Amino acid sequence: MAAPGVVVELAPAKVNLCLHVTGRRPDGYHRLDTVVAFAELGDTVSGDTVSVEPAVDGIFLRVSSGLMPVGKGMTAPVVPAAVDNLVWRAAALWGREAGELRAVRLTVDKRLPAGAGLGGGSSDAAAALRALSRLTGRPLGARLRRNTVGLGADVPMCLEPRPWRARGIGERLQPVALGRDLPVVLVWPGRAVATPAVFRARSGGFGPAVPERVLEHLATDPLSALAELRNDLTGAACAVEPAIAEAIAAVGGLDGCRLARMSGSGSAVFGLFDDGAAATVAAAALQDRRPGWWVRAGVLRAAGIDTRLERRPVAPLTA
Ligand SMILES: C[C@@](CO)(OP(=O)(O)O)[C@H](O)COP(=O)(O)OP(=O)(O)OC[C@H]1O[C@@H](n2ccc(N)nc2=O)[C@H](O)[C@@H]1O
Ligand SMILES: Nc1ncnc2c1ncn2[C@@H]1O[C@H](COP(=O)(O)OP(=O)(O)O)[C@@H](O)[C@H]1O
Repeated sequence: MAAPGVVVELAPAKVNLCLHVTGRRPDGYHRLDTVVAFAELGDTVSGDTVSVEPAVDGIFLRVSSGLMPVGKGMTAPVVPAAVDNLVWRAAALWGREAGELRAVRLTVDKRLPAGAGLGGGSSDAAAALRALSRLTGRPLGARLRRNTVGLGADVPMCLEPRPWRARGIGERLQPVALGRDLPVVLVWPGRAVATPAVFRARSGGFGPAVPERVLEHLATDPLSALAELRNDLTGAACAVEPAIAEAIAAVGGLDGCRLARMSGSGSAVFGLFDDGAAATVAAAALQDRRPGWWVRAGVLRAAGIDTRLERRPVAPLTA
């Protein structure tokens, strides 16, 4: 093990800038073509360990949801506290693939709404793996990276939070050049939707992939390029949860908003702005009008996110 200490990783919010449903695999999973970017806000996952003997074998997981929005009328899935938590499952995967874990304590602070299409659980799992890699001094091997798709389709892209085009069910990753940072307002209308329900509610055929011409255009004029793309799950998600349509209309009507769209399978919606100050003002105005919604201003980083939040010494773990 590396020197004892604590590492804190940001688990940034994932935003599907577009999501095209292009087909269906024999196992029922839908083939997607999506461009994602990550916002500089999210959950945090901290990990600590000790090298002093005797160490305690095993994984300790603590989930704090104190920062997650829970308000009157909101519906959000319960974030599992133990073995069903994606952080736990990520640590178990690490144990199988990269070696035994001794006295590792992982703490998740939820700040992102769960089941919102912002990939919080996937981002937490990826952050846990980065934390374990830093704590143990062992790199994330290629096989481990590949196998993270078994935790969730979005986990591979969350390992390195930067703009990606993802195909297949999310595992075929290709870096994308986003011309500049994009100020964003993220809005969750207080109602979660379950991903399987949205795919089930989808009707109609499949759409075309993201044209190469538009991908190239993202590097020069991302907002105009994105206007040519779509989220094919929007209609189905709005049928399951009408509050999403309300949120898209509200975000689209904010001063300075250039594009409003749903992320992933919903229910979160994002608005893109030219200007960070306008995004902050618009977010505050919307939060005032809709106190029951979760509204945040942030930035989608073209260069990706530096997820290392801090590193400081910590007292040894006791049994
Ligand atoms: C839709 C996306 C887009 O980024 O994100 P979210 O909205 O969840 O953040 C992802 O593909 C979410 O992938 P993943 O996290 O693995 O989805 P899960 O919730 O495990 O999937 C639940 C169910 O949804 C359906 N499903 C999911 C993904 C996919 N490409 N095709 C599907 O048909 C399947 O019925 C699956 O059993
Ligand atoms: N660490 C975690 N954070 C959030 N949800 C989790 C976590 N671990 C497991 N889950 C489960 O994963 C599901 C999807 O959560 P999340 O990733 O936040 O949503 P989405 O897939 O819509 O982006 C939730 O129903 C929740 O019960």
